[in-house]
Amino acid sequence: MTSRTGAAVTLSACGKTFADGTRALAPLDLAVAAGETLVLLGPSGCGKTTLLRIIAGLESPDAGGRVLFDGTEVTTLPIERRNVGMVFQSYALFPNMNVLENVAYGLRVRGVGRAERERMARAVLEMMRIEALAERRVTQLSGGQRQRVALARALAVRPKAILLDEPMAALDAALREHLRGEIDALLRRLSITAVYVTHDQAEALALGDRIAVMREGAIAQLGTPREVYEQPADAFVASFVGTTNRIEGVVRDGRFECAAGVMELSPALDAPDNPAAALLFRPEAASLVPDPAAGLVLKVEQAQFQGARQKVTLLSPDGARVVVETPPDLDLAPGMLLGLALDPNRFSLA
Ligand SMILES: Nc1ncnc2c1ncn2[C@@H]1O[C@H](COP(=O)(O)OP(=O)(O)OP(=O)(O)O)[C@@H](O)[C@H]1O
Repeated sequence: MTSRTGAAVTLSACGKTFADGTRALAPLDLAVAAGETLVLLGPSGCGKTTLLRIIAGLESPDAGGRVLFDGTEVTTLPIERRNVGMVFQSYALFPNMNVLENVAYGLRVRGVGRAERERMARAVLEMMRIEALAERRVTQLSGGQRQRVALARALAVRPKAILLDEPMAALDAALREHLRGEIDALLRRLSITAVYVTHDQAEALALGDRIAVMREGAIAQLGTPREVYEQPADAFVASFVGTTNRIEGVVRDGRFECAAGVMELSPALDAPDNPAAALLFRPEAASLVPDPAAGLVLKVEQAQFQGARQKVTLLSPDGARVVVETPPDLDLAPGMLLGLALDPNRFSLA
């Protein structure tokens, strides 16, 4: 199979209020570049699936909303005329057909002759390294194999875009991680436009060229994984993407004071006095100092060795929990007191 490029997908003022009055999406604009993988990430009910269905043509946007593929309006075209491939959480394969027939199905519907559709379906199976499964019934496949077949079926019709709705939600964690790498490599190799819905932030960070973090029917932030992680637009994005530690306290005379102690703030920060401040930082932005004499002192609750690093959960005297990721060389035990040293460029005050 030769490589190909997908279509640019543009949404303009696409909102959705369902017949029962539920407002799933506020009118929004979104441009997915040709060949790009855009991940829609957000909590349950935030409108991810609705947005995907509008792109697919399974749902129409409210009046005024427009969908364009490569600049051509497709707003009123039904799904079968948009040439998109879809992959869902449930495999939706035909149990009465074997793998090859499943993958060739979309080609059959499009009137491609038997020999040609078999050749094309086999080429996709080969590309995904599952050609050995061609004659198997789908009921004889594992979950991971079924999901590969579902992906092969979506790709076989050479779609302009592939739309994936939590395709790995039903798989176990190890398989998900493995398949994630495969899907990533495949989408890149094909330069196909992909929109991928998930509520799994690790999946989003690994797969997306860009991530749209959604909240209550709107896009809270749109950016590269690095932008969204390192410069979250607000506290919601920060807490939804990655772990964010939060220590409550006060800022007084250029110092942050809390139940765990006192931290000097750099004069460059010019932090104003604040009676209800919070210190926010990522687990990897702090290091742990044995035998603390001053500063912020926390008690080890749990240290989890993870090979290349360890994940340490610490308790502040007021009960707040803090997670720190450090190199594995510190020998830690529950109950130990440690100092918390923050990288001056990698924390913020709220
Ligand atoms: N056909 C419908 N009629 C009425 N409300 C609907 C319909 N479909 C979805 N909704 C509502 O619209 C909102 C957004 O739903 P949507 O399925 O897009 O969310 P989601 O982010 O994909 O959630 P999840 O991760 O749980 O799948 C929800 O409040 C949902 O209940």
